[in-house]
Amino acid sequence: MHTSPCSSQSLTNLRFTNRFTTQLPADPSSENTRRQVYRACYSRVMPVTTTNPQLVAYSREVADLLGLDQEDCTSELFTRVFSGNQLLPGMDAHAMCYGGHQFGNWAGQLGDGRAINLGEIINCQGEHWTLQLKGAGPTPYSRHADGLAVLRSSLREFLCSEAMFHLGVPTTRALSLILTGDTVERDMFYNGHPQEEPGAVVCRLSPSFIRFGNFELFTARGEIDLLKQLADFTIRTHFPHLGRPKPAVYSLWFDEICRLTAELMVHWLRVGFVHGVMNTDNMSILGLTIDYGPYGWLEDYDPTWTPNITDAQGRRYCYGRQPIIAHWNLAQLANALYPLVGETEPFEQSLQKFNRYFEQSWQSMMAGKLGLTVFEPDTDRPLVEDLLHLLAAVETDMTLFFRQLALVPTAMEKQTADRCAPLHIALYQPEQLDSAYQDKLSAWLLRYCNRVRRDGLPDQERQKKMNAINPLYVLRNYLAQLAIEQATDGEYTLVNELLEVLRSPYTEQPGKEQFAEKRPEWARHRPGCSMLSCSS
Ligand SMILES: Nc1ncnc2c1ncn2[C@@H]1O[C@H](COP(=O)(O)OP(=O)(O)OP(=O)(O)O)[C@@H](O)[C@H]1O
Repeated sequence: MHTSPCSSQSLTNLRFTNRFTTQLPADPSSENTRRQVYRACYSRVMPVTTTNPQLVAYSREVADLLGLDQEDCTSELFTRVFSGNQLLPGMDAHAMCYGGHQFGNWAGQLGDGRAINLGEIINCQGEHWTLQLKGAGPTPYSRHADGLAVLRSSLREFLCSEAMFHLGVPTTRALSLILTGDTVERDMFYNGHPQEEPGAVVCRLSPSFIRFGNFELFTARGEIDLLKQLADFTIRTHFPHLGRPKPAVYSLWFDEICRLTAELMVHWLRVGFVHGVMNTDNMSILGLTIDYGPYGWLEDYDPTWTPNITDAQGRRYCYGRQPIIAHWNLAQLANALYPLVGETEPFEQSLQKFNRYFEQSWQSMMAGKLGLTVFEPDTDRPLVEDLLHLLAAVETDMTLFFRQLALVPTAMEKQTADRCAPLHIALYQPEQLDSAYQDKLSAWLLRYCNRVRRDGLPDQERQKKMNAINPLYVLRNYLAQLAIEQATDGEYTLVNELLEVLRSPYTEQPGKEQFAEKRPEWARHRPGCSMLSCSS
């Protein structure tokens, strides 16, 4: 039975503060027609009514943030509210106005085309959380699309947000996954015909859903007064430690966004996450992972891999380029914030510092992954670079490799075979290894063991340290796909089992070994975001 730490709360007692809608300019029109909205940060909208909403799953940790217990979360009211069928007193439903650069090009006004913020609450710990429905119907920003979402993309978003949270990666959260009872038409490109699919809504939570694109749109339109209002609001509300907004503070703020974004990139590299669509409208101003669309997880280590099949040629958004793209996106944000500061130098400095923030954070992450107490750039940078070449040279499961590396005995008297043995399980085709590769791996392991001994951590302690940073369970692409296939048949066991396993991604869970296994052969040629799960 799941009880909540905020025992006095319940669904009807949620306290709404709604700072975004009470402090920023609204679109004066309440008409829900699709259009360009000028001189406003948001438009008030109503979610659509759905035929037969049914709860598929909810996250108890996110429910805790709201002070909701199991009884609340399994009530009819919960399902009605978080499918968009009923607003609670105090809610102020609205869609935010933002634009963005998509695949390197300015795309103009984009959203929120299918996200509706229900309102902002304050919980019993004094934390503010904005509640947002994704897929609850059209808004003025929906352009040509329907404002809806289907079960497969919603399930992927729900599971992955929570998996990322438990991995320690900054992220928006997901409270619930609810089937609407309606079908949604989607063009499935594998047979060229529109398909009817089950519709679903995810309720997401974040301290803020403001994106780089919110600022970009106002600057692009010359709405500098709005830009200033939104920037001042963001600093006052989410970066109060920086002080009262003024030019020097805007620069400090940008610098902090650079740092938060650099840290986020390091987390993604650490766990093998590939976002897949790092457009500036998908960059959170708080440095959170946002928009779990065509994301994927590295299976065999390949820095050029992208789960986004529309990007497969250019690989703009592949695993290894994520920090470069983040930097490019930050440069677009700098352009957008420039009118507030009036000089380019502070932005240029922060963009340069991004590289330093990234490098420092990457070094300490890599030291952690290897079980070293300090990163010594002169020796450890080549050590890591050589390792990454080795991992890419033959199909090697990144997640399993680092878990298994923790088991490598480092004592001097150990034989090469003893050192290599734990790693075989991480290789996709161990029988195809040639002797040149084996020699390189043995030589690398020897260097690694020497380095570990010099570092001084005994093997047991090193293993503990490594297992706290190298996950055992991640939402492997094929596992998400299996959960989708099951859920499409009305069976939710796997969704809930994955949710449970991914709560403790660093801890071995007896009986759950199958979730830690490398991708099975049948799933080899499926992209991370398979044809079934990609279009949303
Ligand atoms: N089915 C849809 N109906 C209306 N608008 C949509 C739809 N799908 C995407 N959009 C809008 O197009 C823009 C870009 O889409 P993208 O796929 O990056 O976002 P998303 O997954 O819908 O949303 P988010 O970024 O909020 O997670 C977003 O502003 C989004 O709201």
